[in-house]
Amino acid sequence: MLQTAIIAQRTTDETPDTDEIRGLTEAAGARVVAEVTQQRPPDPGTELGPGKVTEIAELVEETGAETVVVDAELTPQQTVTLEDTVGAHVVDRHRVVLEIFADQARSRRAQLQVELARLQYRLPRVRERSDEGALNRFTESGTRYYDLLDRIDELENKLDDLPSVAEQHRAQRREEGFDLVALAGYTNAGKSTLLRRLADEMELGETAHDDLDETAAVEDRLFKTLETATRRATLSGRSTLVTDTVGFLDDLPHWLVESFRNTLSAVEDADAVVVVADLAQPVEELRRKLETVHDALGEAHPPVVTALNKADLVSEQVRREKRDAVDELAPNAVVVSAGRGDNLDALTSAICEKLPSLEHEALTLPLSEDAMSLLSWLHDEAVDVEATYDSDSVHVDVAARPATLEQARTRLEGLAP
Ligand SMILES: Nc1nc2c(ncn2[C@@H]2O[C@H](COP(=O)(O)OP(=O)(O)OP(=O)(O)O)[C@@H](O)[C@H]2O)c(=O)[nH]1
Ligand SMILES: [Mg+2]
Repeated sequence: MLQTAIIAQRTTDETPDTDEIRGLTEAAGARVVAEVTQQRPPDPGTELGPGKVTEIAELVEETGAETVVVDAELTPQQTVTLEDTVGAHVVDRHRVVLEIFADQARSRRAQLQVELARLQYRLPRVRERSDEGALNRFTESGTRYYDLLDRIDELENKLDDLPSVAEQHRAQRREEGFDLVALAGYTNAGKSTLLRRLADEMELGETAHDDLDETAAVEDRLFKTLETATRRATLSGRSTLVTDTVGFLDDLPHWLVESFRNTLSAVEDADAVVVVADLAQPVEELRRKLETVHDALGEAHPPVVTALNKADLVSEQVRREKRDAVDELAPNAVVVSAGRGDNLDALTSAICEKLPSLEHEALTLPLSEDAMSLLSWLHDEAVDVEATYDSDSVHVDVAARPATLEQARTRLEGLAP
């Protein structure tokens, strides 16, 4: 962990804003004892200007801080130079994020992913310090650099071999007739809070499935959710599975995002994606974050519903203004408060509109025992079933997902005449 830290930030144009890097540093378990900011172009040697570096060295001396967190991506060389000058451990933004991930990873898969990400972070830094000649001489093993490469290889293979339990469950549940919904958005937007609101009560025994998470932990801390968590939810009568995903953050290194494949595949596999955004942030930020999330969804993404969350924090007028301001990006966004449970009905209907449309069919069943068991199966699986009985048959009007109807037809054909 990072213990006590001094935060340093340099910006070129805009006014420095340390809220986010402070939040990250604290989420990584450090106590922030001082912060310095400066507005100037980057210094190639140390990122921050020489005067600032001296100031930080004095602050380290004064406060006894163990770590200096620089809100930038530092080259390995810059890190070494800075550490020599300020007399403390120097970490950059990416390293802080890695610390948080390492701290939060619970499952075997997440732990392997974090370890892989850490090694990938270290690789260029180790290379920087290694003697070029040595690298050329020992192309097989025996140097730290090549040991690292080997270990990275090994981890990648392990991850490939480790089947994703969550992915398997998703495939199976889709066959069972569930619609899949994924929640996506920046960290701290309120995704886990929303999931808890939408989710059905857990049934006894359901926790036995290790991808069904009873808690979906909510905390005012960046990167609370590091793994996907799935819950059942009945949205306007439709049985769905809603998956909570890892939150976005600006300037996350690409390889780190890639390593959280569960999040990406949960979104790709979904029938609809709910993009959750924090309405209480400035409109420019709201717009930029929505753009980033949409970019990340890629071209062929499932239909999107935007939930503008934390409505309780702003006035009615601000809600309307912000909703209008993002209308082009996020048409028909639904303003909600997941915290208070406001306007969730409107959100659920909006989600249902995006789900694959239901098919209607009229079936005639004989009055046999097998047919009654098919009817009871339909009551469970279909969204709407209406049965009328006459003397020798049952007429059933069914509204269901196409896949469910397909199964019903097959079962009906198999019934003894
Ligand atoms: N005022 C207010 N706070 C909310 C609302 N919804 C969520 N929050 C708070 O926002 C913080 C973040 O909520 P989470 O649900 O953990 O956010 P998340 O999107 O899951 O965050 P990550 O897991 O880090 O990606 C918590 O402190 C919540 O209590 C809301 O509607 N109103
Ligand atoms: Mg969360």
